[in-house]
Amino acid sequence: MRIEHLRQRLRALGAKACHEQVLLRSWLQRLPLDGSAHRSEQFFPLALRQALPDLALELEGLARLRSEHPGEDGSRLLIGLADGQTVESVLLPKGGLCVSTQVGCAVGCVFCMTGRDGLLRQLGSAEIIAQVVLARSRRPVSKVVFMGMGEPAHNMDNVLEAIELLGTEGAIGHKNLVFSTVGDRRVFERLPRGVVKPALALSLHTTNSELRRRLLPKAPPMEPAELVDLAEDYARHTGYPIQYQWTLLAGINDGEDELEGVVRLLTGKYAVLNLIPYNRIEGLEFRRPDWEQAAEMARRLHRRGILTKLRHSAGQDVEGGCGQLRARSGVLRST
Ligand SMILES: C[S@@+](CC[C@H](N)C(=O)[O-])C[C@H]1O[C@@H](n2cnc3c(N)ncnc32)[C@H](O)[C@@H]1O
Ligand code: SF4
Repeated sequence: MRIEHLRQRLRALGAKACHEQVLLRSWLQRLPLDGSAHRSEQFFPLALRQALPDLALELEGLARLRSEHPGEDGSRLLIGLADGQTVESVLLPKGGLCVSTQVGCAVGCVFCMTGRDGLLRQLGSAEIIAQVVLARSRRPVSKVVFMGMGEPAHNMDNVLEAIELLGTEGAIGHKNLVFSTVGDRRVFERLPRGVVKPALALSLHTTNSELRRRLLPKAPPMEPAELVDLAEDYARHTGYPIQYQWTLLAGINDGEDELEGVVRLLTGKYAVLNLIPYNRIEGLEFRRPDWEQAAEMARRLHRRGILTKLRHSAGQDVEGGCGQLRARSGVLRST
């Protein structure tokens, strides 16, 4: 379901802009849907009041908790969608939530579980919002990162619709909405035009074009230098730094050549580099680098003037990156 279609249904039931706003805000903030928290119970037109119980059930059914897998650095949720598909969300520390934007992914990064079976379907903007509403039933959410299953750039209309609603009725600060992408020209065209401009995380992983094509086989064929130039324009436009994501694969993108490449590309840029040691995936040959070696790479980059952070991957101790819960639940194999 898309938010725009939900709005059209509300209008067909006699809702005016103020009714739409109150209803959507109530849904996002888990208040009674009839708007009684803000206004009198008679506030909505009669047809809308009568339709509310069914609508409430439908919204509840968009994202239901199938299972929860707590870990030290986050709690991973397996979410059932209305058609029986599943996606994952992760409750992160300090009010953060990682949401999925697609069932599967067409980019096929060779180290990512989500990309292994291609794209199964897009999530509607209402299904993206429903992950936030579900998470808010468990604890407050003040930051949403679009780093779960899927490539947001391949589902732009739904992701941007969700971002706009979260940044308005959802009461989330715009720089606390983080659009994570492998990079795509459409991202750089559309994000600056939005009413709500999210922060940008760019999954770079390497400064070597040829290696990037092998690691991210179906990402748009853009040179790392071009991606960095476009991202830098967006950082200057919004006033928030770009978060470069670098999944560290031992012996592949953690060498001297990459260190020099990062210094060449990111010196003077308004950016943070997040080094994230690879989360092991069964059946893949990649190795997670030793923590101390990764920390040394971060320190050396720091000394060369690159703001670098070494991050624990969310969900590491609940068995790895996004897509693994879903795969284990068997749904992926049976569809
Ligand atoms: C799952 S992707 C979703 C957002 C978007 N498709 C992207 O690639 O930025 C979010 C981040 O997870 C990282 N990731 C995927 N598989 C991983 C793994 N096995 N270990 C560590 N990070 C991984 C990706 O590199 C990416 O930076
Ligand atoms: S890392 Fe992101 S783009 Fe690559 S396959 Fe996974 S979800 Fe898709």
